[in-house]
Amino acid sequence: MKKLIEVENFYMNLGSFSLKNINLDIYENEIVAILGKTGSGKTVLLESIAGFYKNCCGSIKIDSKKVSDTPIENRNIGFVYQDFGLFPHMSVFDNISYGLKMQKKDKMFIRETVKKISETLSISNILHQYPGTLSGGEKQRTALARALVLKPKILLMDEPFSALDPITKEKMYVQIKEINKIFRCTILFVTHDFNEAQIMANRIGIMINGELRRIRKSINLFEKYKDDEINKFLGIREELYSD
Ligand SMILES: Nc1ncnc2c1ncn2[C@@H]1O[C@H](COP(=O)(O)OP(=O)(O)OP(=O)(O)O)[C@@H](O)[C@H]1O
Repeated sequence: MKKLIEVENFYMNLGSFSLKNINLDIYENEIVAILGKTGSGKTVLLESIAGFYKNCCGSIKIDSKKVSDTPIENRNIGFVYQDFGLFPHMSVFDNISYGLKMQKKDKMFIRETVKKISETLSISNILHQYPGTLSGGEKQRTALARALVLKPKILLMDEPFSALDPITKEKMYVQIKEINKIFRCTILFVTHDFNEAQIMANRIGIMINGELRRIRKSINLFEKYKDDEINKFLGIREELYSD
């Protein structure tokens, strides 16, 4: 399997918080989840991979190329924010087509591309609406369409399901897995939900205080760790790990 994202000895300082010695390899077409307490640095890790910060050291490679000097827009990454980050003054169509317009694609190409992606994500009927009038699930599918329309190799998602009701969540789990296959898109996402991480991800990383302490296959998530902080975080009972 080919490594698509390689993070090596990566440090990033934000003053009172820092990411410390992050090492993470993500393989092509994988889905990887990051779990961790609030404030442990999950979002900052995603943002670092996306290229939001300059004050870092260590190495991040995408497709075997170092990206420290590659601007966000050239990293081939789509980012879906926790609150979806839609432009409120733009229709769903304009939100989705925004990146293509920035790339100066012609109108016909934009129309066709938006049409196709909206059909895939079942939002063809809301293209004229504005974000303020959408349900949570529609907002999320619009945010996904806006990211996917640029055909990113990598999709980073920050707590993508947290604003959705349980039924919509289940539907979106299926849809994201389909996106992973149809678009051959490698996915790294952050969640607080252990069950969701296990349902969605091939592997799960655990962040504690700015460190990515372990990354494991999802099926092995609840097997005891040598790291007591992880055992506590996952609720693995003490008698199982106090050896
Ligand atoms: N731009 C910034 N400047 C300074 N500190 C920041 C910045 N962004 C995040 N932080 C701090 O970094 C720490 C980690 O934040 P981050 O958002 O990555 O946590 P998280 O694990 O995603 O938390 P949550 O689960 O609550 O979303 C926090 O203490 C936060 O205040």
